[in-house]
Amino acid sequence: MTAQIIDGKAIAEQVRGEWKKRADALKAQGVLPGLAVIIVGDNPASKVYVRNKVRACHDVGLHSEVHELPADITEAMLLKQIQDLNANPDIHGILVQLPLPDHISDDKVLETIDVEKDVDGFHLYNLGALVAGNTVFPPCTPYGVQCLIEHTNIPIEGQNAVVVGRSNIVGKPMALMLLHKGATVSICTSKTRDLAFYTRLADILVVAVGRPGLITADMVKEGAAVLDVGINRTDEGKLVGDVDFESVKEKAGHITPVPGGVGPMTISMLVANTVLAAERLSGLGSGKLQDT
Ligand SMILES: NC(=O)C1=CN([C@@H]2O[C@H](COP(=O)(O)OP(=O)(O)OC[C@H]3O[C@@H](n4cnc5c(N)ncnc54)[C@H](OP(=O)(O)O)[C@@H]3O)[C@@H](O)[C@H]2O)C=CC1
Ligand SMILES: Nc1nc(=O)c2c([nH]1)NC[C@@H]1CN(c3ccc(C(=O)N[C@@H](CCC(=O)O)C(=O)O)cc3)C=[N+]21
Repeated sequence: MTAQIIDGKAIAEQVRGEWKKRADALKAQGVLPGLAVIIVGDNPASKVYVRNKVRACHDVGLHSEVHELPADITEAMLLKQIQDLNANPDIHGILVQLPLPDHISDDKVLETIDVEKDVDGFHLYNLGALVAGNTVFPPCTPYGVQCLIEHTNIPIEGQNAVVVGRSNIVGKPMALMLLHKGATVSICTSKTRDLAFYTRLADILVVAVGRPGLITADMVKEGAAVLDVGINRTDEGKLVGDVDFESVKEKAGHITPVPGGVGPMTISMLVANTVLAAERLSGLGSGKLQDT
């Protein structure tokens, strides 16, 4: 079997177009949705992602601003910057790019962001809402994966889903979203004794680890949907995922490429959450993810 390649870039553009309509409706009523991105230090990969985020906001006609802060900024000064953005009526979404330098507590930073402006969905309140099944701002990457699955008409209910990776930003929320959609979910980690045993059970396999070539064809069930979240740069400067794309595409039913798979969807979901935040804060529009 040769897999259908899921065109994340095209689906991400389509999703962006739908949210542009909602942004335009807000703008017609005098509300310009605004996103503030804070980036601490100069990690080159983070800069690329932030640039992509700003470009996407621009494409949809949103306001965006980037606050570049030095790596040695104190935690107190960073928190003050977030509080100022919390109080700024022109800003509806706040995103602090991770990872942060070691002397700054991720938890403290994420808890300082106003829950109503938490477009990453990383605040404990929003994570709690996700656990309870009434999400306000779904974390962008796993929500992007869910949308790719749904756009491709891959069934979730009753299917075996396996998520490799248990981070708070990808693996854990991904597993919860699939659980809410009725999948039977397993979560694998670096401690899993026989990773291939689990991955071979998967009708839907989501991989978010950060290790190139981790998933090979022998670990994949014939016809499975394989969603590769991993982003790794090889020594030659090439961008690759966690899945051995060339071999796995001969066995899977569907597969996402890297680049051009999950990454562009993450960015579209950030646009979506920013428009959603602007709707909620202004009391205009539906304020709901799905407004149909
Ligand atoms: N496309 C996109 O939009 C995004 C891509 N990414 C990419 O996704 C990848 C994962 O990111 P993130 O979740 O933040 O990473 P983390 O480093 O926070 O988590 C990695 C997870 O992988 C697990 N793991 C490590 N080695 C293995 C192994 N051999 N077998 C099974 N599990 C293993 C770890 O297990 P344990 O907990 O036991 O240590 C951990 O749970 C990265 O490549 C990142 O760049 C991230 C965010 C967005
Ligand atoms: N607070 C926070 N929120 C995040 O959402 C967040 C974060 N921190 N830290 C880092 C990760 C990583 N991440 C990506 C976003 C876009 C691409 C992306 O656009 N990828 C393109 C290619 C990009 C390239 O050329 O390097 C693609 O896969 O096609 C990738 C990765 C968001 N993250």
